[in-house]
Amino acid sequence: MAKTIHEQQCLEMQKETEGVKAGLQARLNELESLLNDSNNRVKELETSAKSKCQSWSMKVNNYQSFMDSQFHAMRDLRFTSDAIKQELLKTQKSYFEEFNLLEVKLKALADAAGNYREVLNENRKLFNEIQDLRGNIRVFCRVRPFLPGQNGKQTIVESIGDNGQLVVTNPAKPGKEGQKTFKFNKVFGPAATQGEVFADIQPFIQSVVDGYNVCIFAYGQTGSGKTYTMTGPNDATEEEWGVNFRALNNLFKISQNRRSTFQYEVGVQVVEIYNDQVRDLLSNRTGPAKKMGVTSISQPNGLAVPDASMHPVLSTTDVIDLINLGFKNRTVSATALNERSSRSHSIVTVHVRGKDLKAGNYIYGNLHLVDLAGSERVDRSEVTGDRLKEAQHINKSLSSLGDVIFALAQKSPHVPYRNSKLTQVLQSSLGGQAKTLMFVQLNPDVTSYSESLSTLKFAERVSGVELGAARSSKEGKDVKELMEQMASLKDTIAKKDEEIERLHLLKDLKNGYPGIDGEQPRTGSLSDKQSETGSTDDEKSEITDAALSMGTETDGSAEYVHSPEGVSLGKPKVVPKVRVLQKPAQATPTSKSESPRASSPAIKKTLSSSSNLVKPVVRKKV
Ligand SMILES: Nc1ncnc2c1ncn2[C@@H]1O[C@H](COP(=O)(O)OP(=O)(O)OP(=O)(O)O)[C@@H](O)[C@H]1O
Repeated sequence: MAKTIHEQQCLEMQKETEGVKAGLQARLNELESLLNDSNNRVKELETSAKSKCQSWSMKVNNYQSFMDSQFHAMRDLRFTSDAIKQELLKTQKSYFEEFNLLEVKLKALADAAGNYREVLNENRKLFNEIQDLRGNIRVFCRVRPFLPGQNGKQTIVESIGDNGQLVVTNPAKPGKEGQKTFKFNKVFGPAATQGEVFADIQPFIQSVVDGYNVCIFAYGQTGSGKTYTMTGPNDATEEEWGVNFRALNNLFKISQNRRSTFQYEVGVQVVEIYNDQVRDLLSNRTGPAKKMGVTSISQPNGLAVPDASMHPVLSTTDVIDLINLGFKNRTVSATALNERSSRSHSIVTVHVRGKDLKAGNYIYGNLHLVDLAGSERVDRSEVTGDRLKEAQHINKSLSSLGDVIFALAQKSPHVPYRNSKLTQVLQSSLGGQAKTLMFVQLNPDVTSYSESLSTLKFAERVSGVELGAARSSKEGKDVKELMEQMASLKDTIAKKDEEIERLHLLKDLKNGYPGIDGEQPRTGSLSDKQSETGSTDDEKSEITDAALSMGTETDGSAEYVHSPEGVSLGKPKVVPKVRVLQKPAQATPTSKSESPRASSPAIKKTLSSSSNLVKPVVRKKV
């Protein structure tokens, strides 16, 4: 029993042992596989550590070589920097040496520049003196650019030289054969700015302040840029200002600079001449424009159009306002009269009176800025009525301007200022006492070639004219007083003259002489004959003045002859319209024109009307 129990126990123990043994064997197997895994992992780690180690050592090598190269570079840089430092020191030294040398040279150069400026000023002064002595009219030509929308147009301008040379080509004759060369004082191309143009005329403005009379006028066909040059475009910016605004701006600047020595007063008149009638563009009057008389000016401060309103101006803004007002008045008329602007002459006259604060002298200067009517010759067969009248007036006034200029050129004893209102108004600024500048405006379009050519020919003739030395109107107190006395005496004489003429006229009318009622005249009195020829009072006074003062009448409507009795009677003769030049003074030694008093037109007029020594015979115009 015990044995069985023992055997059972042994069997159980054996079973248990076998179970433990199997468990241990499983555990052993497990541990073996773990060991294997670990071994594998160790191997892997060893491999990766090896490769990492290799890469790190490679990197270390790279860094090492990089460090080495940087070190070398640094060493090189240090060498270079040392070399540069050395070089810099060397350069600095030589720079200082050269700087000192330059200072010495610069000083010498500054001295030379001072001398050069002096020489330049001297040259300019001499040039001006020569110009003043020659007094010739200066002519500037300005070619306007093609207007927007006129791209691709063909130009007649072949070349513009710096020396004032202009070559134009006849579009009908291409090549050298069709080229014509003109020479002016200066030619401004289409790209010239308003500022560049004014820079060349600034000395003229200086002259006005110095007591000279100056006339600047723009001549050219309609649309050639006269208004642009003289005034600028509508609503012009300061950059686009034309000669008018720039001139006055400059004038104010000069007077401001001189305020310690001179006190200046500036007044402006703006008039328009349309159909040979002068109209005040700054008048406050409403209604029909008043017809303005023009006086021949003999005193320095005399006004050519005394009835036109005079506006004192203190600044450029005043001037802009006035000129704009004038243009507005002109524009109002333009609408009514169908673009009248291009058919009337507009004249801005600037009167300058400067008082020398030390000496008490006065200086008077006038500046006429004239925008002439378009110069194109209208074919008379194509226009009628008002247009024909306008064209005739423009042609007459422009040809009168030409006549005056050429009479001055030929030093003719008589200059026909009185042939048109234009030349009468400009009288004080055309001639020996004045400086004159003409802008010839050119339209570059080939379609305007023939007009442009005649404009250029006229301008070329004008540019050759020498007017004689211009004179300043500086005067002492005594001279000024005498001039004023003389002016008032002349005024009195002129008034008396008018009275006498009026009385003559009245007497003639009373005697039943015609003119107004259209009857034929029976005797040869001046008033009769003018009534007959349809002359107005104005024309009468012009004829009498011009003929008696200078002994010349260029109008052809009246001729003055002398009989031994001093009176020429006889019927009006019908003769072709010719220019008649007769000098009463030469015709008879007893002529009143020999009297010293007769040098004044007004005095002569008095003599003629009171003594009847010289009487006109009127020829009918054909
Ligand atoms: N130098 C210029 N630069 C730019 N535009 C210009 C220039 N000259 C003229 N013009 C332009 O050409 C046109 C005609 O010019 P403008 O009216 O001055 O001619 P004009 O000769 O005065 O004509 P009119 O006889 O009809 O008064 C205008 O539109 C003007 O702005």
